[in-house]
Amino acid sequence: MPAAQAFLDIAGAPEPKVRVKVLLPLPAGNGYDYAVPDGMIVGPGDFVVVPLGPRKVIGVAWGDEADGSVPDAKLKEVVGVLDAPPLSADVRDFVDWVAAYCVSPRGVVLRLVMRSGSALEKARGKSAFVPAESPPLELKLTEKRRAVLKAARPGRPMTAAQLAKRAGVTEAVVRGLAQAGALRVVELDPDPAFDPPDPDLPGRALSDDQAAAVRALSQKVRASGFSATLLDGVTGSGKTEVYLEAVAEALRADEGAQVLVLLPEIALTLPFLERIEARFGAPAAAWHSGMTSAARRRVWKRVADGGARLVVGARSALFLPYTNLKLIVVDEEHEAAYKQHDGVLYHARDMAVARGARQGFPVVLASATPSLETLANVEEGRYGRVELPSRFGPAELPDTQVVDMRASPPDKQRWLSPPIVERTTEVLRRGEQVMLYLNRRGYAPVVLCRKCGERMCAPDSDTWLVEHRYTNRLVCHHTGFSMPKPEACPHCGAHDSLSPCGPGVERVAEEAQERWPDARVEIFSSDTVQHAGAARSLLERMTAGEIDILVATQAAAKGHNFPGLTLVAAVDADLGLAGGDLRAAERTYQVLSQVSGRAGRAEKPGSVMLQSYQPEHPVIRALAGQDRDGFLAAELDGRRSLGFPPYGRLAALVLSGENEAKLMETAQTLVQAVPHADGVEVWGPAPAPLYRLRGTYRVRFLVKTARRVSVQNVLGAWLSRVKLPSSVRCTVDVDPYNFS
Ligand SMILES: Nc1ncnc2c1ncn2[C@@H]1O[C@H](COP(=O)(O)OP(=O)(O)OP(=O)(O)O)[C@@H](O)[C@H]1O
Ligand SMILES: [Zn+2]
Repeated sequence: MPAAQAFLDIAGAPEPKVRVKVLLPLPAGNGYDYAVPDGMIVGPGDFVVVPLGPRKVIGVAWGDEADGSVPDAKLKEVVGVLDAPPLSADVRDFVDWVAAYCVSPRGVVLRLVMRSGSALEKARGKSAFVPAESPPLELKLTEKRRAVLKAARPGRPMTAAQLAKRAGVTEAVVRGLAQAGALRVVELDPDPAFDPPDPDLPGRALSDDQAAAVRALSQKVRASGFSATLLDGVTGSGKTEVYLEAVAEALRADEGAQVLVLLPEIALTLPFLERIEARFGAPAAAWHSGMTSAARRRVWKRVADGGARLVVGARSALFLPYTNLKLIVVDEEHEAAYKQHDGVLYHARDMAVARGARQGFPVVLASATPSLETLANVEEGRYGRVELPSRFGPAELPDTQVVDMRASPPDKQRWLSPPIVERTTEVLRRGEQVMLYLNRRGYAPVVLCRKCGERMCAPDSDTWLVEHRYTNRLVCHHTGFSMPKPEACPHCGAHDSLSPCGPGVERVAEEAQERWPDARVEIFSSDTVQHAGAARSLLERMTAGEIDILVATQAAAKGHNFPGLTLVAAVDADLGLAGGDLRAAERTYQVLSQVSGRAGRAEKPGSVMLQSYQPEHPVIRALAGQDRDGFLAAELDGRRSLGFPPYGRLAALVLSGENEAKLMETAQTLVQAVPHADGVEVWGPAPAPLYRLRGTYRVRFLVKTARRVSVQNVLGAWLSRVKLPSSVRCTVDVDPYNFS
């Protein structure tokens, strides 16, 4: 004991308390000091229960030094340590990093990690039954009881329901036998570990290109240490086949290795999970927003204790508590769905790469239409590139034809042009399938009054209402507001005057059914396919050829293999080109190539038709000429000359509030405090395109900096100079994707 301390002790002063910094999954604060009571041991990463005001909350003992700002006398004590594996240093480091990058409080990022709150509670398993080792000597045996005893198996516990079903009796009979002592009750593990994937099951025979790509990726995996590699392959080239071999290599290299495969959307997961199971002989741990809380709890727990080695999930799977993550694959890396749009506004692809870089493991990004960000990284040598230049097997890429809608317009109140009608008729006659693609849900995007011209809007918002015929309602796609379609115009009172303008998928399906009355027409959109089961059944029918015409939004654009699909027609290829969005052209190009990529994936050749009013637009021209690289190079040049991402950094700062005057005043205060520095430009405030949403007004600033400048530091300095009133909310979006 140091001398000074000894002296204090003699003087009777209390020993300083042992402190720990605890981070709570809450927006406020950066972590608080707590006292560790005598006899309790709290290690870094331990989940602890601590008091917060009148409540008790679960937090994590963070590695930081306690800050000592609260005097001992006021320090509250840790209540207890949970019996769960500690959060690894890697995950804690990742939380810190994401928070700093996204200019977000650390607690909010920790909340992403702790989203499956129930995983930390003691779960009770279901009761199950096995034959008793020493059954009672005097047991009244009925026919039914005999059946149950015959069905029961030692070493294979079954629930009352399972056992009753096998024996063809009611559960009461099973329980009666347990009561009588002829069956023994055991508790099932509520969260069983996942069967380990077997990387050594034989994969498919690979083409030469595929085998070369597998060798290149496997080498990165074996090299251990960070690398980022773009797996750049045309649609249908077998990228999935290839990266699954890289996954196998990572699993093989380390018995405890965990691998994460990120997918942009849940609609993709079901067929994908079957593919995984076929390859590795065991299902992967799936993670997405549509899961039950029990399924969530199981995955979370098993990821935390290493009992889940292969995770397939949506973007939030990045925040599971891995203990030994060794590889991340980001499939369809260009997808905008990787960007989170509330809470912490992170981009899962970028965070995946950051995680690999910080923790020293490889990351594979797969796409047929890579993002400009990734391409720039490849060009500058930071990322590697592995290519698959052609489709697998005999399949060829579809040929693409642009229909100039000025020359071949559709009939009035119709949306399909004569060339598309003609080709569809031929294709259907051959017994093949057609996809009509239009990225617009509902029946009509706009509803107008024919008498007074009133356009139906959502109350308190600057958004138009979309007509849905399925439900016969008018729906706001931004706020979810909906109302029955009124009989009379709310503005002028005219009856039956509200008419739909323009097509949505429901209207195109209506036209298709009228034109081809014998065809089986179905709609694939988030309205018709609201849960994974519905998506699965629709995809299965399409694959089996039980649908002739699929009218689809973007939900069906990616990842699917429909062997009978030979014609893909984009009803409005120009949609998405309008609007001043930085990424409008890039995104339109990507989604149309993905949709086109659904055609002709098996033996029969496919074709693509794009209806366009501006066939000379660079995006449409690039699609028609299949000149992806030319288009992307031109886009990159454009971004470079303007200093936009990936050649500069961008962040949005959105102010919102219900009090418009206060909001404007705050915006002006921010203007006064705008940082002036070399390489920093600030634009705004400008009203957000949806200025009024649910009664809330929104204005935005855009901050653009040179690449060498940290946009986070600029934002931090700026915001620290201004005190925001409590009625105004401020959201920071680093690398914004959504400009609405
Ligand atoms: N080596 C192989 N042996 C057998 N079938 C293969 C092989 N490679 C690919 N395929 C088949 O070709 C089709 C396309 O493969 P896959 O889905 O992996 O391509 P992809 O490049 O991921 O496509 P997309 O980018 O369009 O989603 C699938 O039906 C797949 O089963
Ligand atoms: Zn009217």
